[in-house]
Amino acid sequence: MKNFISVADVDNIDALVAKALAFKKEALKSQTLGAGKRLGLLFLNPSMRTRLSTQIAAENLGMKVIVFNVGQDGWALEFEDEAIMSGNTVEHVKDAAPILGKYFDVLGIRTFPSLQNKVDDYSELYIQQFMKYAGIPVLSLESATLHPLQSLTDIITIQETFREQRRPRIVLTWAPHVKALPQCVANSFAQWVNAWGKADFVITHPEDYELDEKFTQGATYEPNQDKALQGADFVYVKNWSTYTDYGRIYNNDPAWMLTAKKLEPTNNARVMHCLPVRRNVELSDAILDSANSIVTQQASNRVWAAQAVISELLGNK
Ligand SMILES: NCCC[C@H](NC(=O)CCC(=O)O)C(=O)O
Ligand SMILES: NC(=O)OP(=O)(O)O
Repeated sequence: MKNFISVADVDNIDALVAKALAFKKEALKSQTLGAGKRLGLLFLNPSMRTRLSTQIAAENLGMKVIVFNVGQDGWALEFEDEAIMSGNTVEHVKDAAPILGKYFDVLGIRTFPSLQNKVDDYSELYIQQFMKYAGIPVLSLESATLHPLQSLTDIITIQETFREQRRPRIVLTWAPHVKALPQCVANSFAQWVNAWGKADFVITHPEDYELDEKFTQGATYEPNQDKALQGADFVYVKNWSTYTDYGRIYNNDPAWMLTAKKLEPTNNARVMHCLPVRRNVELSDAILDSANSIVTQQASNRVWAAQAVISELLGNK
């Protein structure tokens, strides 16, 4: 694996899931693989799970890790080619990335979308520029449109939880929120579930919240949330802002919040969320505090997902 920025970087999802589950059984089984190697983790945006789980994963492989909150502590970076840098940006990624490429063996980057300009966000300019200029493997820690470490974790969690000899019904449901949020977790989940191909996959959201078809193709759209939830084995709850009329909040109907009542017609569904979650806005306390919620298991699997991916990146430098 050269870089890890989307499911397209993965040859075999099942093999990567198996690798992660093997690390879950024996965390230190490849503890010398990364000896003498350094991972740089660059954060342009906040994080708890991604930062800590990726750091733990790299340490389990014997790597040294430096976390750099570039959005907070670093010089303001410019990403546009041929920019006349007379404004607020201090250093071009063209100058910064090659230096990082000398300091590190693998470079992780977290960046969120602006939600102002769809073309710019969906071009993944930031992560693409790092890939172009760093000269070392780049690991997405969540980008403008995708969150592949999260999605790999989600598939791992579904696979280890579902023990029946049939295809699970997985429902991705939009939920209300107080802010306009990126589409990346939803895009990425859809992209991975479709590529995995082992589930009946349904997406439900209010009118105007259609996601980019590039990621959802293969899923069934059901506009009625109650109908979508019928017989669900897994319910993935996520808010996102509008994609078509980009980055807006239209309908924010609290009736879309997932409650215990809404779970009744499901197949005792396990409930998933990438976290952080706004309690009693996206999901009720009653669900999050019940046995149906697997959000902690999901977040804890972030370590094994990251460890499987970093081990692949180390193997193919
Ligand atoms: N890293 C995972 C989720 C990141 C982001 N959530 C947020 O920004 C939450 C912000 C808040 O709740 O104020 C999202 O949903 O795409
Ligand atoms: N789910 C997730 O990526 O969490 P953080 O934003 O805390 O990293």
